[in-house]
Amino acid sequence: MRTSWADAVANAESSAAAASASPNNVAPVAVGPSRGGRAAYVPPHLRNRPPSVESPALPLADGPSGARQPPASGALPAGGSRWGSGPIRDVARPGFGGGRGGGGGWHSRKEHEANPFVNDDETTEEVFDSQENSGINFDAYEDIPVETNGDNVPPPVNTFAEIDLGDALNENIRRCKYVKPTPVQRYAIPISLMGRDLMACAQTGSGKTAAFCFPIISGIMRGPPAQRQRGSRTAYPHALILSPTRELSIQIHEEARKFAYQTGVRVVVAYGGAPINQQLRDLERGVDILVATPGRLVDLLERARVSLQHIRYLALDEADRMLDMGFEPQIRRIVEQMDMPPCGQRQTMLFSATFPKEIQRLASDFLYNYIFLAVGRVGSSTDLIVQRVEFVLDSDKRSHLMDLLHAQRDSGAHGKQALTLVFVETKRGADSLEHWLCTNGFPATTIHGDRTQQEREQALRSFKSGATPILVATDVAARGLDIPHVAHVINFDLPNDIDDYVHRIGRTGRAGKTGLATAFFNESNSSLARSLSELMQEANQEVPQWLSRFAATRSYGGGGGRNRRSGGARFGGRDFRRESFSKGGGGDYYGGGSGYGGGSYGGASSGYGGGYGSSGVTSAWD
Ligand SMILES: Nc1ncnc2c1ncn2[C@@H]1O[C@H](COP(=O)(O)OP(=O)(O)OP(=O)(O)O)[C@@H](O)[C@H]1O
Repeated sequence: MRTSWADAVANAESSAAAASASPNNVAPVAVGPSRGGRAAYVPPHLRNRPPSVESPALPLADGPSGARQPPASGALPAGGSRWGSGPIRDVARPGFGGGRGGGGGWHSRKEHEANPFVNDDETTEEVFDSQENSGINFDAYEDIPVETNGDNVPPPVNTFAEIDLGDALNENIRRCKYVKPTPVQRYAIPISLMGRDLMACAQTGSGKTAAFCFPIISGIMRGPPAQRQRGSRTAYPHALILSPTRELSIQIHEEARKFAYQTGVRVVVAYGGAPINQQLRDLERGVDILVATPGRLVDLLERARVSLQHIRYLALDEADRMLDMGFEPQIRRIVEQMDMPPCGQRQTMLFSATFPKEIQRLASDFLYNYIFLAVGRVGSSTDLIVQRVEFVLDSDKRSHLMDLLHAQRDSGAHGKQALTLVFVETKRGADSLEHWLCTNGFPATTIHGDRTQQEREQALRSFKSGATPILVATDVAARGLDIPHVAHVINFDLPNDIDDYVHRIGRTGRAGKTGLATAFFNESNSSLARSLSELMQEANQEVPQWLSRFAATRSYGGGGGRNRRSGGARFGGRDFRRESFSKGGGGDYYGGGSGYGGGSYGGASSGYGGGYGSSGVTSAWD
């Protein structure tokens, strides 16, 4: 285990913070009467009202809207949640739950739930005041094209007030300074609240996390009684959110805890590389929403410390990555071979900024009569990111990087280095570049798979705080990470796959803000030339003539990368069902034919229950 001097500096600063900032460091909560020293489980529905009869998860039948509904459960609540049994209880105010029914919930007294909005040394209001989101540029999203496809798509909302999310959740939205929903939230939240399965494709940094967290939290708050196996050490979460990297799981957990603050809904995270015992203790205290990486979850399932029997909501963030070759077997095992209710008896939500069509097809195995949502014209989110590509030989990359960093430092406020994320292809390459930068006076740190989890988390903290303003990373940092103020993403080594490029540059230009992305290109990247140049054109970026020449001489996929099967990975990719069903495949956005051949999909074994027809299609592009 090696640490750079930059890490050593950061170490000193953050070792104290590390303890308090740990996602697992949740203040102990009173959870009702305990037996044998262990807190007794109080399910969410009992946390805020007197106990009622417990019942198992209900089998679901098709409803008229395409959403499954509990049989004979009566009318849908406002918002139409499949499992809803009435309006959401107001649990936001002080004193909720406490002492009622002798239980009171995971967070039965307000002061026992650590405030996820507040750092130890800040007051709540100070933190609210320093939040980033007031500066979001919603105008950047105004004319964004949106496509929805599927049966009975509910209309989008324009404000959070239009949705019955409940007072507690609304208060947290206010605390987050989310003034109005982003486009993906406008569409995805009503769809999910209606109980529909969803495949959503929306740009990097456009608020997908809240788009799946809000309906889950709200659904659990209004949900029916859950079963508890008395005396069991097994945790029975109601919702599972899977993500491909540990850091992303940590981040989603932090976000979800904010959204769920004082709702009585408890969120726990489990990821590899961190001591499992702490995670087991967290799980024993009770869990409604489990955020996890697949590997650690499988471990917990094998130890029978988690059961998926009660899962009502399954969300896959970065879903295309989760169903890519690397993860697919693990995901299938978790979703199809353990004890999770099958497709159709749970609600499944898949989110990503990219969704290649072959992955869409795989994903449809996990979905029931789903709605496809694409927010953003092909490449549109990158309008916010100025993309530059420079021809740089491998031997010149370091000096070129140095020039960029010098220029950036000279133009920065008070000569400060703006946060810069440098992507390289290999772990060794990351270490070596970090060392070289540090010895040349540029404080840098690294994040990659060979570092310990502690080192990875510390590197990220040090980068975020600005103590180490340059982070050299492999693709482990390419997806999902929401780091405010990343001014520049440099692709020192370009990836082989255009999707990875899209996610990497998406670490800047988030939440309506602008950003800069520079790529070093040379002969070894020629297989990417065509898809890169097309992506840049679509995003109204200036494409260098030399790159266009490269592109003209190359066809997709020349280098073994995925560039570009059927052209479906870019923003706002069309629902693959449209192309599969369309006569002659004439509807392809990308010029080429569908990768699947017309009509071959209809009899597949997926949960897609038919009902597809052109009547269900609405598109700003049509
Ligand atoms: N309605 C909103 N108003 C203001 N800010 C918001 C809103 N929704 C989300 N944000 C902020 O936007 C940022 C990006 O959100 P998020 O990380 O969920 O993006 P994402 O779409 O998941 O990105 P990626 O594709 O990179 O994973 C976050 O800082 C989040 O707090």
